[in-house]
Amino acid sequence: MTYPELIHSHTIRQLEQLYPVTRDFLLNLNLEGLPDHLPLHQALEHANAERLAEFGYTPVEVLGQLEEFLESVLANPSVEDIHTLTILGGQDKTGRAEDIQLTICKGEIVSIVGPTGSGKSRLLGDIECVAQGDTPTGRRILVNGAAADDEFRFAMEGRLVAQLSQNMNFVVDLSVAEFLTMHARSRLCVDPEAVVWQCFSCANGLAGEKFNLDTKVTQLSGGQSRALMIADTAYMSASPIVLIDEIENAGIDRREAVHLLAGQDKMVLMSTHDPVLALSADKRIVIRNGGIAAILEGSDEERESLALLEDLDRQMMEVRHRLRRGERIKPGVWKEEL
Ligand SMILES: Nc1ncnc2c1ncn2[C@@H]1O[C@H](COP(=O)(O)OP(=O)(O)OP(=O)(O)O)[C@@H](O)[C@H]1O
Repeated sequence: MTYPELIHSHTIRQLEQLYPVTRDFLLNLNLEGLPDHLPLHQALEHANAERLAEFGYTPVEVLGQLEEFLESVLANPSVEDIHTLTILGGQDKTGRAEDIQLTICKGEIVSIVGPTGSGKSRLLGDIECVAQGDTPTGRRILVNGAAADDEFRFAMEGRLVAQLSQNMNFVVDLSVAEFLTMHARSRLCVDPEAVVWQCFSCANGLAGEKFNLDTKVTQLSGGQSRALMIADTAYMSASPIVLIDEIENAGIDRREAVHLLAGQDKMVLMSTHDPVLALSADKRIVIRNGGIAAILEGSDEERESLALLEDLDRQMMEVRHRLRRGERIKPGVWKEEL
């Protein structure tokens, strides 16, 4: 579909969802508040002619300007300009077509569930490489609503996506402070000292056992390493997309970790077997036999179940802490004290 066709066939609301920069464009022309359930050409009939005249444009010229604007912005997006990710269906392992289109916006959390070997990691892999029908699933990933050509994929390499996985080991022999400072400097943070402290405190809040700024990163436990990388990704990485492959056994407060990332305006996609994580997402992708079988939105009923499961989860955590401290467990006692 060309840009003129797209602008003609979508309402302003749909366009703003696909390309949030549309809103900036309309604001710049003093055209906020147009009826957004209409396509722009119809909405412009309701626009105040004086407002349009202020900029010396006719409605036809406004449409032309928007076409040019979208074309130029979408041709050269920097990571800061990336607002949406769209998954276009391919096929499952038997070749059956996936009839889906899912757009994910900044700040959204999407969980990916399905049996072992069903294709959850494959979907994360498709997003990581911005698949264009060239992976076993045949899926296509759009960035800001547009297909990514090789030039874009090359330009974005290593910047579009931050990956967090179960096995993260450090190989450099630096202290936590040195490691974070190096990252803060290389990412040109305005106040490196403050960001280092923010990451360090946040990571310590997420990890069970505390560590110090002068602890060597190679001495951190698996859970502490993941906590440090989650804080680092949240506060220092410019990547708008975070892909998480199963952090359930990470020994960290995983729900808080995921919400921390989404709160920093990231799009978070996580493959998980953990019911609490799966249910706490805004949307849930169900994978079966290599294909996306359903996309579910959270409901009030599910949120009620989530509250119960979180309560059970807290009880499990409390028992875990007590076992780690070498205590004996008596029936029900931990529950009352929570
Ligand atoms: N649509 C597809 N077409 C062809 N192969 C696929 C498709 N989806 C997944 N696969 C392949 O199936 C295998 C298992 O997929 P994957 O590792 O993603 O499963 P998973 O759900 O992450 O499993 P686990 O829960 O055990 O981590 C991989 O080799 C993957 O490339």
